[in-house]
Amino acid sequence: MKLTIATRGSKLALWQSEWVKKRLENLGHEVDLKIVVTTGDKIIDKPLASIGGKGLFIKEVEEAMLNGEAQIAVHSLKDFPTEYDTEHFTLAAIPKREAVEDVFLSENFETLAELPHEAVVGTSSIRRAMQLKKFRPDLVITDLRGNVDTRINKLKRGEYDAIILAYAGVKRLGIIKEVKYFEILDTDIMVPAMGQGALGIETINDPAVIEAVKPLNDLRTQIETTIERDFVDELKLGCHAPVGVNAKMMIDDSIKIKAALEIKGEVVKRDLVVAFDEWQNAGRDFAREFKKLM
Ligand SMILES: NCc1[nH]cc(CCC(=O)O)c1CC(=O)O
Repeated sequence: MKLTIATRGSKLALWQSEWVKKRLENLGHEVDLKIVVTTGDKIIDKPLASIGGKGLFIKEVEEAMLNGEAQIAVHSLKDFPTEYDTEHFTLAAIPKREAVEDVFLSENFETLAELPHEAVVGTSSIRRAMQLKKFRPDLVITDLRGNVDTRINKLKRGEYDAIILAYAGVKRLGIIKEVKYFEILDTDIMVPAMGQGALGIETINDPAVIEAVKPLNDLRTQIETTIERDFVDELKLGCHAPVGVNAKMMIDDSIKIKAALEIKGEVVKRDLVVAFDEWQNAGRDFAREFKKLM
């Protein structure tokens, strides 16, 4: 069928939408992209958390779908709110996850542990800042906004001793080679954001469109990210809260869940292993354990 994907114009968003376009074309569909500018793209001088509001990168994209200009939107799943307009839209497919970890990037220092005292580290994420402070209380953590390529340019201009980004985005854009040193941060040190590394394919509530994108779904990724999204949703802290959560299906089919969040000024980090057949309640049950500490 004929399909149009509404997409933001950033390099990463375009890469992701092109990736989905190709896969839909391989399934025999005819696919166009429609570029949409979002509020999140327009406001680039303020920390995201200060602008607040849900789905800063979502609203205009959904409007394009409501107007009939597109039927599909491709999101970084971690930017897609747990609560969305289900009357008009469906999160119809979650393709296989790319690297889930965060990555340390630096022009001068090989690893996070080797950064000198009071080194300046750029990150726009309070989740990363919270965990960095715990690991290295001596570091000077400063805000870093902009698209992935903008952030890399700021690092290269020497504005920071190091920056932390999602490994998936850097990998997708093939820009890891532009930076001298990189270190993939173990998820025990830096618990990723819900849905990190995965895409979310949102469609209008049209059964034919939903059917068209369904083959792109990866069941394992869907289960892992659903646990992560349930965890965050149950906490009711909003999508910019400092919460790290990661679920991983293990070789024996058990699921290992890690989470980190700030409670009463302390970073609380816990692990949980659940049997596969308990996955549907796992995220919410785990969140309730943290709620007891709040
Ligand atoms: N918040 C912005 C954002 N949304 C998705 C990614 C990267 C790709 C991903 O996690 O899927 C990024 C950049 C970053 O955090 O470094």
